[in-house]
Amino acid sequence: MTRENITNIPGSRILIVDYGGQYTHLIARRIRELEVYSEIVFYRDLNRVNIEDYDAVILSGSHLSVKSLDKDAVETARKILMEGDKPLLGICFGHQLIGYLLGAKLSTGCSEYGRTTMKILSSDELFNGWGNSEVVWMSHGECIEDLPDSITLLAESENKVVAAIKAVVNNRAVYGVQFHPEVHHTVKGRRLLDNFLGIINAKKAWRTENYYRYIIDELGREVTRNGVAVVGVSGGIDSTVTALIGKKLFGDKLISVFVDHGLLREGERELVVSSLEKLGLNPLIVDAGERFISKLEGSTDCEERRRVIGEEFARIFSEIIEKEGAEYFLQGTTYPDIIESGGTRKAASVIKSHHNVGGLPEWFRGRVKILEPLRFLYKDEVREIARLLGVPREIIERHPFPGPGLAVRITGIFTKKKLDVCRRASKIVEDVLGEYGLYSRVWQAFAVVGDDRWVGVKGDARSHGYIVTVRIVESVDGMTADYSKIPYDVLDEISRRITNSIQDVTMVTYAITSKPPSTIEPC
Ligand SMILES: Nc1ncnc2c1ncn2[C@@H]1O[C@H](COP(=O)(O)OP(=O)(O)OP(=O)(O)O)[C@@H](O)[C@H]1O
Ligand SMILES: O=c1[nH]c(=O)c2[nH+]cn([C@@H]3O[C@H](COP(=O)(O)O)[C@@H](O)[C@H]3O)c2[nH]1
Ligand SMILES: NC(=O)CC[C@H](N)C(=O)O
Ligand SMILES: [Mg+2]
Repeated sequence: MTRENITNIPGSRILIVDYGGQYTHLIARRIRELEVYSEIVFYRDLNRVNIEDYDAVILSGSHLSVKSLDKDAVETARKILMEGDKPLLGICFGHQLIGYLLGAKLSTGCSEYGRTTMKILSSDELFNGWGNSEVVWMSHGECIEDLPDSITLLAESENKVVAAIKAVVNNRAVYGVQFHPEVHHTVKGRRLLDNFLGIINAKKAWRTENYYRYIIDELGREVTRNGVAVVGVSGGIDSTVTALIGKKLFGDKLISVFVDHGLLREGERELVVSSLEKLGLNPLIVDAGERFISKLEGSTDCEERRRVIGEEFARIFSEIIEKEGAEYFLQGTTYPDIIESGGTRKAASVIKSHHNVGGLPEWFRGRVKILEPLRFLYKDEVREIARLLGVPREIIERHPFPGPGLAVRITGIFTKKKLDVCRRASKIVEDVLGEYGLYSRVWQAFAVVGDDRWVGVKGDARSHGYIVTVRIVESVDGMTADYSKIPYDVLDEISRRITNSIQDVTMVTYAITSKPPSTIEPC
């Protein structure tokens, strides 16, 4: 999987120009869901592709401001817009860029984050199936205003920000939307992208199973058949599917390794091992709790903890690789891991270094060939492949759990005491949701422990305990999320159970911020 793109596929092709936005691959993924193949090119590499090979171009979002975009890039975009003839859709930054190039004014101080209501002012095919007013998801600090006559204003947000525009340039349609149609939380976003495909008369011929077959073919050509391979399995969906792909490629020569780093949830080790055994992936178990915890105690920075954990994982894996003479190392890296680490592109802003990407030290990369078969996929696509491969529901439906485990659910200083509180409180959150039949309806549900204290009164005596924050979110791919509107009686049950059974907790709070502007894990 060293190649960046696929050739010889039937149907239409869409080119997505990546300016480093957090959701660029989500655009590609939505388009593929709509059965049209899409490819991403980093904006500085545009000279490497031939725009004639595509049926339309989408300009992505960005952490950059249009004003800070380098001159060459502005000139390239201007050529595509003013001299080219491919239909165009700009999203967020892309929309601002199109507006700016057509003569609109760029403004700052018009931030909108998360859920926003938008009103359609002028009907257009792009909004077929949309009501006059719809919920969209925003994530921007800038916007365009003072539109020239060549631009039609299609929609504006409740804050009177220009939300959608259209222009006809060189006899073809050019659209811009300030919101993100690609994120799940924009209610009719998928419909908008489908409308765009309709407007350009796209031929739909792309299917997900094809992508799985593509992975197998591509890797099958790349690897040596009799080579030994090692895969780290966490019991999560990504590494399970990766291990099954590994088994298909390497057979008995695949060694699955489960590391107990002491940061697991209660009962997790037993559960993971038994589910993996059922799939024929009998894992080698590495007992490394002490090794990890002793290095984490006293640390205050989560990014530092991720680095320490990444380093320790790498040491353990390289010991096994050396001992077994392995040639390959498979990782369940998915696209969010890569994108949120700023991994593939020099442009993306680093939000968190998820340990398997950001934390993997250079020395490890030099020792073994790393295979990441799922690196272009999102969790729900991985789930689709898992179903295709007959992975049991209990694994498919399990909540995602970060590789660094409970270490990223402890804010402030890391102590064994807080780890214990976090583990016990998380178990209560999961148990109560399970009892009320809500566990599988939410994306993730857990407890977070920080350093702040709250004075309590327990048994008529003053106590000074921890604050536990409960985070329960709904999401489809982890890229955007909203807090779950859990009934009060369920929250009440969670709170009472936590304060009653964990002596050192005097307050339970519920986290009610969406992603963005927040993230799912606290650090
Ligand atoms: N306890 C563990 N033992 C062995 N390997 C692990 C462990 N935890 C994580 N890994 C490896 O690191 C990869 C990334 O882990 P992480 O949990 O951050 O991602 P994920 O998207 O949740 O993946 P998964 O769904 O496989 O858990 C996993 O896919 C797996 O290969
Ligand atoms: O902070 C993290 N470090 C990791 O190593 C990691 N691995 C997976 N996840 C899962 O990825 C999704 C997005 O998480 P965030 O909104 O917190 O970035 C959420 O579902 C996270 O649980 C991780 N999160
Ligand atoms: N998400 C985006 O594309 C944001 C664009 C630009 N950086 C802004 O803040 O407005
Ligand atoms: Mg995991």
